[in-house]
Amino acid sequence: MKLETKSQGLRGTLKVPGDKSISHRSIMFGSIAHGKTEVEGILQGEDVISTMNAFRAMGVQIQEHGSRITIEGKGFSGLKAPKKALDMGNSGTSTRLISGILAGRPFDSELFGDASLSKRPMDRIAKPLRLMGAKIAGETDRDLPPLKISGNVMLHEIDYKLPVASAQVKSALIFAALQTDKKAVTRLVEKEKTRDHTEEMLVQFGGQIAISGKNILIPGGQKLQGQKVLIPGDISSAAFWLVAGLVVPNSEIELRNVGVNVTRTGILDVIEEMGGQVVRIHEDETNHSATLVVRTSALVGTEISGELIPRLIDELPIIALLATQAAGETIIRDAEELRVKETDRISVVTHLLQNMGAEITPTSDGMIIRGKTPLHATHVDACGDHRIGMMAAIAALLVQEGQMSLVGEEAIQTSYPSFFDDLRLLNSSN
Ligand SMILES: O=C(O)C1=C[C@@H](OP(=O)(O)O)[C@@H](O)[C@H](O)C1
Ligand SMILES: C=C(OP(=O)(O)O)C(=O)O
Repeated sequence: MKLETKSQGLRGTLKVPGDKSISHRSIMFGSIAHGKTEVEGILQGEDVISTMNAFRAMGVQIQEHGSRITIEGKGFSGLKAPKKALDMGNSGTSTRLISGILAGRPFDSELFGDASLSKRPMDRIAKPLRLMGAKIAGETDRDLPPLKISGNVMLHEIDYKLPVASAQVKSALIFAALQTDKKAVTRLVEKEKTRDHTEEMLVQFGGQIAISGKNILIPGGQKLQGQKVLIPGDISSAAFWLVAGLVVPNSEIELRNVGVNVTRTGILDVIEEMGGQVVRIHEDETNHSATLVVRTSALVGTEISGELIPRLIDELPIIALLATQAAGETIIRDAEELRVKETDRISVVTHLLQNMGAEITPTSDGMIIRGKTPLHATHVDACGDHRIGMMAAIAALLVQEGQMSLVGEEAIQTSYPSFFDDLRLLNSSN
């Protein structure tokens, strides 16, 4: 497809789609709890549909009315053996979290996905789940999908220090821990604090969990109760408009109902550090959401590393673009996890931006970006990665000459199906 270039400014108000991480978890908790769960604001993207279809295949009744869904949960024991292998599409989150649920069920199951998912390492969940007694087999020593999970095991507690900072691994182990014996207590220690939506939702569904810094204790044998869940907009989707609003001249964008859970707001800290203007208004403390207003700003480079990384991990491709427009150098470190996302995002982001004329160098665990570079038109392949496709479309807005084009834009359906409609809306109001 042809991408819009030479933007004269992005202006207007948007509500980005529901948070992907919270959407997955609302279906999972709704399915393993007892009674009805009503979810409002769910993301209608392909990744979430993969999760929904998996639970339907296990006999859970899920009714959809647009962005509202209802789930009839019958507890862990209400899940039935799926008749065929479960298709997880492109979704790492679905695969890893559902594995934690399936590991403790009495039936056999199999999970598979697309070409990108088939390269994502599952040993990070398979190893600790095996320590809990689970029987899981993947391909090669990295346990790549398809994953075969055998039923009829009794899971037991572990005391486990996570070797990677990963909310997906933590969440898979929490779901497994819930299925251990009543007297068992699983202890997890995070490498860095990661998004805490699973912990928050467990408490919302009447479960027990004790959290102290990076230490988490989960008692076994828990029974959860269905709830009403209100999902805020996804800050990882809002990130594309935050960056576009900062770097496209003459822009002012209002983003309503964006989730601002502190484990997810690393991008706001980085923008502030770089001198960008983003104002939070109408903060709703109970729902962890706010309206964000962004305006075109003069930016300076910064360093992004350490505990900040898990708080903005999915935003790094679009932050790399932001850095190309800032004065001075931006250094991203400790982000080696980017290499095992939908693509190797260090390699794909640096190639894409280098092809557009940016001064960006990959490192083993990040990127070094020298800013204030004009960007040229090029032909881009999203390589099956939604965040790469969306970053390319925002980069195109800065191109002043020539035609920018994108193939593989269908990947964007995984997290933001209305992305190009929203882009047209903001870009046409000048
Ligand atoms: O738990 C989640 O919902 C997610 C956790 C992160 O992955 P990791 O846990 O692998 O870092 C993130 O990249 C992914 O998009 C969603
Ligand atoms: C990494 C991502 O998702 P997942 O791991 O669920 O495929 C993402 O959405 O950027």
